[in-house]
Order: sequence, then C-alpha cells, then structure tokens
Amino acid sequence: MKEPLKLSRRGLLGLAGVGLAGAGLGAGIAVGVDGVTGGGIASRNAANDPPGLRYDFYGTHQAGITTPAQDRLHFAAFDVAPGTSRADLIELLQDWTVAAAAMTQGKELGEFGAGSANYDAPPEDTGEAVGLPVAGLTVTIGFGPTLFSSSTGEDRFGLLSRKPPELVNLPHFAADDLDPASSGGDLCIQACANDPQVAVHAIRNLTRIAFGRAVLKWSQLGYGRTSSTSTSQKTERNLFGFKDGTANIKNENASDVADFVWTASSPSSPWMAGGTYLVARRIRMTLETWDRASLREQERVTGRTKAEGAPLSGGTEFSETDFSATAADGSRAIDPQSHVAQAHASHNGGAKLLRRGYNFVDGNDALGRLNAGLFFISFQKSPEQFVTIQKNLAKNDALNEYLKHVGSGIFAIPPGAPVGSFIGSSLFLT
Ligand SMILES: C=CC1=C(C)c2cc3[nH]c(cc4nc(cc5[nH]c(cc1n2)c(C)c5CCC(=O)O)C(CCC(=O)O)=C4C)c(C)c3C=C
Ligand SMILES: [Fe+2]
Repeated sequence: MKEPLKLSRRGLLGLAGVGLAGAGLGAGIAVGVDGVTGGGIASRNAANDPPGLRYDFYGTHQAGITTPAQDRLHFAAFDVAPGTSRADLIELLQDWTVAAAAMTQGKELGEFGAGSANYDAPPEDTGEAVGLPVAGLTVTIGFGPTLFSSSTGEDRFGLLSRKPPELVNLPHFAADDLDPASSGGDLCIQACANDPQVAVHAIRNLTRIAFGRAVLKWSQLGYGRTSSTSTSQKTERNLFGFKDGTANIKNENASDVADFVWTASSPSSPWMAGGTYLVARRIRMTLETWDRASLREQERVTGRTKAEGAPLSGGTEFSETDFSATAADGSRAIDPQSHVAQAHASHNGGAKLLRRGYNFVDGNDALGRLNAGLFFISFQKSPEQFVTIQKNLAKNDALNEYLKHVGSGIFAIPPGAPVGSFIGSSLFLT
C-alpha cells in the first residue's frame, strides 16, 4: 500500500500563520526548518482520549454521503484566490486531503499539533478539538462550476474540457430569493460530526491551510440532522416539528444508492465515476407563521402526521404513501398539493435524492423573527434529479407559503481517493 501524502510546505506555513506576516518569518517557525520538512501529523488521541466513532477518509467514494448522517454540520464554500496556478490548486487539494485524513482519524495538524514546538509562532493546530472524540467526523470536498470556467468563460485552470455538462448553476426556480453572498463557490467542504466543535475545527483548519490559495466565501452551521441515511437511525425532526428523512434513500438500499447517487463514467467526464453531485439550498422557514397554523393545516401541507410521521393515507411512519386513498368526506387523504405528494418520485418522473440536510438558527431579523430554517443538502448522480423535483415543488408545493430559498450551491463531488493519492486526482492527473 502506498504511503499517505504529506502536507506541503505551503500548507504548513498556512497552519503556522506565517503567510499573514510574510514568508520572511518562515525560518523562525518549527515546521519549515529544512524547507520541505513537515507533513508529520501529531496524534490527538493519546491514551486517555476517547477514540469515538471513526470513518475512513480514503476509499472508493468520499465519506459524508452515505455515511449515517451525523448530528452537526459546518459547510463552507471557497473561491480560489487570484494568482493561484493549477499546480497551486493541486497542492491545495493534496494538503486538504492530508489534513482531512488526519482529522477524521483524531490527529492534530502539523508536526507539533496544538502545542507548537516554537513558542514564538502560532500553534499549527488551533486546538479546540484536543481531548474531544473524533465524533464521526467526515470531510467531503467538491468543485463548483466556476472552478472550470469563470463567469466570462475563461478556462482558469485548464479544466474546461473536463467540465461535466451537467455542472452548471441551477436554474432560477419560482420564488427564489437568493443572496449571492451565501451562494456559489469554486470549492466546497462539508464537515459533519456528532460534536459541533469537531466540525468547526475541521473547517477552520482547512481554511487556514488554504491561506493564499483559496478564500472562504460563505459558510453555514447546521444542527439536528433533518435526514437519516441509514435504517439504523431514528428519524429526527425539522424546525416545523415534523419527522424529516423517513422516505429518504438509505445506505442499506444498494440498488437505490447505485441508481440515484453514484455517478457513472461518461465520455465527457470519466473522472466523475464514483462521484456524485451535491446541491445545497439555504431555505428560510417562517416559523412564526407556521406556529400559528392549525395542526390540520400543518399536516395537510406536509402530507404526514405530526406525531408519528405516518402518511395521511394511513399506517405507521414507514408505510407506503397511497395517493389514491380517500378521506371520510371523499377528498384525497393526502392533499395532491402537499409536500410529500409533490416531492414523491411518482410525481417527478421517478427522480429520487439522497437528502442530508440540517436545521439552522442564525439569530433573528429586524422584525424579531428567527432567522431559521433548513440547510438542505442532497446528493444525486445528476443535478437533473434535484432540478426536476425542485421545479415541481417551487410551482406546486403547499409548503411554499412558509418557505423562502435564500442561498444555493452546486458542486461536483469527485470519487474518494486511495491512500497515497488525493481528492480530485482523477480530475487533474488522469
Ligand atoms: C428539491 C427537493 C426538496 C426540498 C428543497 C425539500 C425541502 C423541504 N422538505 C421539508 C420537509 C419534509 N420533506 C419530506 C419529504 C421529502 N422531501 C423531498 C424533497 C425536498 N424537500 C423528498 C424527495 C421527500 C420524500 C418524498 C417521498 O418520497 O415521500 C418530509 C416527509 C418525511 C420524509 O420522507 O422525509 C418532510 C417533513 C421541509 C420543511 C423543507 C424545506 C424547508
Ligand atoms: Fe422535503
């Protein structure tokens, strides 16, 4: 088996904060002593530290997709910094791979970790995860459309000929009210963990490593997963108080995963084989209006019961929805305009998604309303699956009265990397 890569000198300098003060300080820090030294990774999980739940970083597919959804999210979108070359970009992806592999196994970053060997330099690892369990951390890296061609069509990194035709900005959907400041991005990183500090630590340190090469454009914290991606998980609730994730694709369902999640090799983008596409939507939920709606109305627009999450056509949580069932008054038991009716594969040409979203509450607005909602994330073998469903929802979903889409992103998620390689190697090196 190949040896894992090591952090580049630039990555180590980013960790040590030297870029901020100028490269002239490089000689003074512990990590750069021989110019190329480094890449060593300190171990966080010393004997007394709880190991916690761990997922492999290296593998056929990236982790954080079919992995049982963790409870917390820190999602970040980056723009590549001006002046960054193709070689710099490759080096950044190598550094992110090394660092993500280390953090997902509970290791501190750099040679000396949070207790830097040089008292006069910033510690290599910011330190807030020291002593914490790994908490099932996964790091998932993706490429936005603008990485392949700028808004003026410029082939920024010699990647244009390899751009998947489906990797384009999502179309405008009815009632979209997107804020460009929380949309788009050349690169994305999804960090999920069962401890918020572990997820934040990952994004914070990957952002430091990117110093001078990529800049954080926007980021989103999420809590209380609104999806389960394994039958071993119970279904949690969204901020409307409804179970969310019941009819999701579960990783035990190998045929759904193969049919709807992993991208196959195609002549235009063979490098995406074993990858997937990530769609992120920041959806504001007007909780104050919702909280004044009757239970009857809440269940009607959702199409399921609030207590158990059972379809209004009857049964229990995991019973099949029966859209032809009628209520005592002869009307449809599940309102055809309800969310579950409009989102169901049978109303969308068979399209299905693997949903992996989180609740968010980001303070409140000037009117005293919670700035809260669902940070919706879905993975699909083609963005067309999301577009088909969202086009329909934007026009017909009864839930729309309580929702506003305010942020958006689409990213190609390349396949996983084998040990010794890096995320994106199939794009850049094959
Ligand atoms: C484009 C895709 C979807 C968006 C955007 C979306 C937003 C959204 N959903 C809820 C709450 C629930 N969604 C539920 C089911 C469900 N939702 C989608 C897709 C999108 N949702 C699908 C494909 C499904 C499954 C439909 C089916 O096959 O039955 C449910 C029911 C429970 C469940 O199955 O998960 C709830 C509740 C909110 C609040 C929201 C925006 C904020
Ligand atoms: Fe939904």
